[in-house]
Amino acid sequence: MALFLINRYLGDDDDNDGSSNESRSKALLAKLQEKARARQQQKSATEEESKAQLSGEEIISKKKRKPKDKNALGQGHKRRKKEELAQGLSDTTLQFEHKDLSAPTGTGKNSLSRMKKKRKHIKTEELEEAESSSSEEEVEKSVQTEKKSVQQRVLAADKPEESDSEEEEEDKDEEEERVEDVSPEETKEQTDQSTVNSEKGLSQSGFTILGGFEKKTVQKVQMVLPQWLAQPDVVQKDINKNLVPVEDITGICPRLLKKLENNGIKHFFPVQAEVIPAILESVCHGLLVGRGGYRPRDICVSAPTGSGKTLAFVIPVIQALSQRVVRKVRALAVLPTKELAQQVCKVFSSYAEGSGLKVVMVTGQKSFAAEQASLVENSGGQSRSLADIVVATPGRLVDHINKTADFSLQHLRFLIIDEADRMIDSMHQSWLSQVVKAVYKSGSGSDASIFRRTEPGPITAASLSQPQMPLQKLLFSATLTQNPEKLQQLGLHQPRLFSSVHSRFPATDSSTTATSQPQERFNFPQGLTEYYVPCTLSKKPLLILHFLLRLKFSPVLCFTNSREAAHRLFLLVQMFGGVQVAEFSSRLSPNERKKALKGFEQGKIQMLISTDAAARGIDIKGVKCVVNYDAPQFIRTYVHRVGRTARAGKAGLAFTFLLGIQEKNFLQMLRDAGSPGVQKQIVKPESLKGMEDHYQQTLLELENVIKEERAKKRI
Ligand SMILES: Nc1ncnc2c1ncn2[C@@H]1O[C@H](COP(=O)(O)OP(=O)(O)OP(=O)(O)O)[C@@H](O)[C@H]1O
Repeated sequence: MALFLINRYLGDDDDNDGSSNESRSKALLAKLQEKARARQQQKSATEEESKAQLSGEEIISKKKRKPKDKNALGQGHKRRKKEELAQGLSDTTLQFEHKDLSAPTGTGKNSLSRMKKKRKHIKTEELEEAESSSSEEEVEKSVQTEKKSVQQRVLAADKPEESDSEEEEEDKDEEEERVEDVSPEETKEQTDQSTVNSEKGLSQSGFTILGGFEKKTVQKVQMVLPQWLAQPDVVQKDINKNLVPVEDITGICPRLLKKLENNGIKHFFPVQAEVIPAILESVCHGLLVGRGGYRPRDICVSAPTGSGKTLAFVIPVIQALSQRVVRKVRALAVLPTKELAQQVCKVFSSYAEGSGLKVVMVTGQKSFAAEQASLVENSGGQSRSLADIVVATPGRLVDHINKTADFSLQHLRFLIIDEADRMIDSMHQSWLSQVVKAVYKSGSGSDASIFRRTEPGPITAASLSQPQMPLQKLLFSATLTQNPEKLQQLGLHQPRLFSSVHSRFPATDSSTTATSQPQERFNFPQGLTEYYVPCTLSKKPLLILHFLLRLKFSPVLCFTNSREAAHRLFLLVQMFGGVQVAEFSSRLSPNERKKALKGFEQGKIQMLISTDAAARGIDIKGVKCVVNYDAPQFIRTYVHRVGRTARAGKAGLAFTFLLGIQEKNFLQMLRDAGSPGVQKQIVKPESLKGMEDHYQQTLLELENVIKEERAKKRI
């Protein structure tokens, strides 16, 4: 095509004038050369202009190429022209290709072929120019070279992957060269710009780059505690150093003060000094509204075992209810076991004495009918409550809610959940939802309109128009969970936490991952000293006998992991002789258990062997030593078991018998939970030697007794 054009041009001239073809062609060539020079100048002027608009990369790219042009200037005129032309071509081609490369990867086949066509068109035009500005031969050579190069480039454009890598290589080389040319400030500017672009997902050509997600660093989600859990009201751990004189706490009536004095209480323990005023404050304007006229906040208390949590709710609840006129159930304490309910009921009854308030216990210790009779009275078709305060276990409570006619919780003001973490675990029984349902049940008769209670929702003018009795929840435990997800099940209202420990969340603990549960830490009584005793399975019974008979530890509360193990150990110690021993587990009837506890408390029994039935809350005065004959599996169990000693600011010892296989994990569990430190106590084998023969003899007898017991059971 190019050759044809030149021939045609020359042919035209042939027709016009045949005299001097050579001179004419020379003239024409000169003319063309002139034209080409003019175009070249025009081109460089345009380049200068476009330089200012081009991106930094393109400017530098051109800068790099300039020295090549300068070198070329030293050579012959025709050659220079060819190179200039070739340079012009290659510049255009490079620019074009650069644009192509920065195009989105997903442009598709159509756009690619369109690009190819366009590129061919541009190249052909430029080739025509080049051909017309040179002698036939030279032009032909140059044209062939350029055609080849154009073909190569067009082919390269057809193979995107290959071209990518080649271009990348080229770009890399160019990049390296460019860096030398560019000042540090420019480099920084370019880097910053490209960083910003890449962050925005933009290429330098302004296209959005899709994909590349794998390069993005995934941000770890840090667990954050709600403020009320993260910043609790601090309860001092050391009881003896933080006693508060009873008279320093205002709002307690003289009758209660007298009662406290009679019970030998002159000072409040730290938890009592914090929590009693907080509950009293919520009733300072009467039972209907809290401070400032708002619904009172729920209260959560996490304080060590034996720190006096029971009085922390008994005193303010009795104080708050002592002004009531009509007897209705206004306080309900829910506890996980009969023994605990009995213990709390005893404290309530003691401080309610002389106040006119009636405390009723429903735990299943009495018959259902007897409990019904103690809760409500029905005379002349009118029913009336016989209880102001009800102390209950969850199962029996739900039975009364469902089966005892006229047992009403519609006036309930305080819901006390003791051993709250354990009670949350028993939520599958849905006792709480049943209580809440009973509280907001619409009443009948005159009560219905005056004391109508609706479940709290958003505050509106209508909801504020009729004051209604608020329900305030009071939660207590030595191992209260600070896991918001668990606490959420209790539906707490703007809760306030009193605690002496904080949960560690994984964000601050390198040993755990962000997805794991928070590492909970617990309170240990100040006066407690913890030991572990390495032992073997066969030597365990001898060890406990050594503690009782040789070391003279007494009274000892000994824990096993099952009622069978408790019974077997009880039989063994009893048969070995030398100490008074009793067992405490669900094997026994409530009365038998009561008798065992009483005997232990009175000092008639030196060792009480128990399952975890006596691990929580039981307050037995004078327990000097707790022995974990079987190591507990869970840290909460350990905290409650060892908490049966070192109560009320007194000193106490806790020993845990550990098999070799248990040592590592157990000690780690204690460290994680914030135990102040557990010491190793080694009992030398020779210390046990003197008891071994008698022990072997007792073992044989024991097997016979157990066989007999099994036979009796079968009968
Ligand atoms: N202010 C006080 N002064 C003297 N003794 C007190 C005082 N308050 C409580 N006590 C006694 O401290 C002992 C432990 O109290 P309490 O049973 O209430 O502890 P707790 O914190 O509920 O323990 P746990 O978590 O094991 O249930 C009880 O014997 C109680 O009589």
